[in-house]
Amino acid sequence: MSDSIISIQHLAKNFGSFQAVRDVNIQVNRGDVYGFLGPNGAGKSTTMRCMLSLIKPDAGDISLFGLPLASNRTQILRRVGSLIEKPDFYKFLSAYRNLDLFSRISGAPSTKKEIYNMLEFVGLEGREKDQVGGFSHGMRQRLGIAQTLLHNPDLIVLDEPTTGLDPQGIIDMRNLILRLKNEQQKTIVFSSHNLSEVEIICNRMVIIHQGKSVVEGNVKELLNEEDQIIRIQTQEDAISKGMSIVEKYPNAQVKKIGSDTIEVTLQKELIPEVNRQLIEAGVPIFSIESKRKLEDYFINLLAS
Ligand SMILES: Nc1ncnc2c1ncn2[C@@H]1O[C@H](COP(=O)(O)OP(=O)(O)OP(=O)(O)O)[C@@H](O)[C@H]1O
Repeated sequence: MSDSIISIQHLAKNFGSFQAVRDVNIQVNRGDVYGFLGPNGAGKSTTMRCMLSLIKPDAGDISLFGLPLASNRTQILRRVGSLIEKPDFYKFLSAYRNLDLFSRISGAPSTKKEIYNMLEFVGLEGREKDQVGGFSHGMRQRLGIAQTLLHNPDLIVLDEPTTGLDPQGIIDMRNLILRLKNEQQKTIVFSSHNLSEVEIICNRMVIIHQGKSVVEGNVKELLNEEDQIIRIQTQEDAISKGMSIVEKYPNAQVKKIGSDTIEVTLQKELIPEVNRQLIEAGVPIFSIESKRKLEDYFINLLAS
């Protein structure tokens, strides 16, 4: 069986004369928790819609489970569960009845036990008979995930599942995504604006910006680059001395970014040594903060 779950090459999608997606390239493998990261309007949802065959791309190749999407749509979509819009439920029906109805309409009725198990899995045990109208946004999102799981898909696609949730709701959703991977061996793709969220739960990611995938790969490798950016805050009158010490290190780049702060790019393993030298030379250090290149890169993207 192929380990490639999603392969997208040179995807493009226009809305009229507007190019929403220009060149997106993605590789998702079995068991990945894969993050689509990007600012508003970057093209994340459009990419997801193309990959779920909700809209037709103008160019590019999309394969899911090793099969071209265009010629295997029905077979592929049977293996996918997605939450793209805000989930819509009958407010006056219970959580159980909503899922029961949905499973009947979709032509593969689930048993009562299966639905109860699903509700328990998403943390809604004890609320099975309650009307959905009284549920919080987080509970509805989790009910939406239960709905996507009813037909036991291999791949789950979630568009911004934590947006609008309170801090506890965000933690619950992140834990649920991790349990889907660890306990149910699902492959999960979700979109987010938040780098630290992607860092916490994803093993692979893509940054999409202005319709293009600009960085793609293993999250740990992308974040742990050899060169690090650190910010050192010292005393105003010690800045020049501090800069001249750091500048002597091979390939170090140093710039002053405030009256008492310098920003240094240098090899990760040299950071403790630089720290020691500065202190020995009498340069007081008020704070030393490590910044990752990817974080900087992403913040700059958001600012542009
Ligand atoms: N049906 C449509 N018609 C016209 N323009 C659209 C349509 N759908 C999306 N767009 C535009 O395409 C661009 C990409 O939108 P998309 O929803 O894919 O971005 P996104 O990265 O998911 O953003 P967000 O994080 O805000 O959801 C945006 O400028 C959006 O306004």
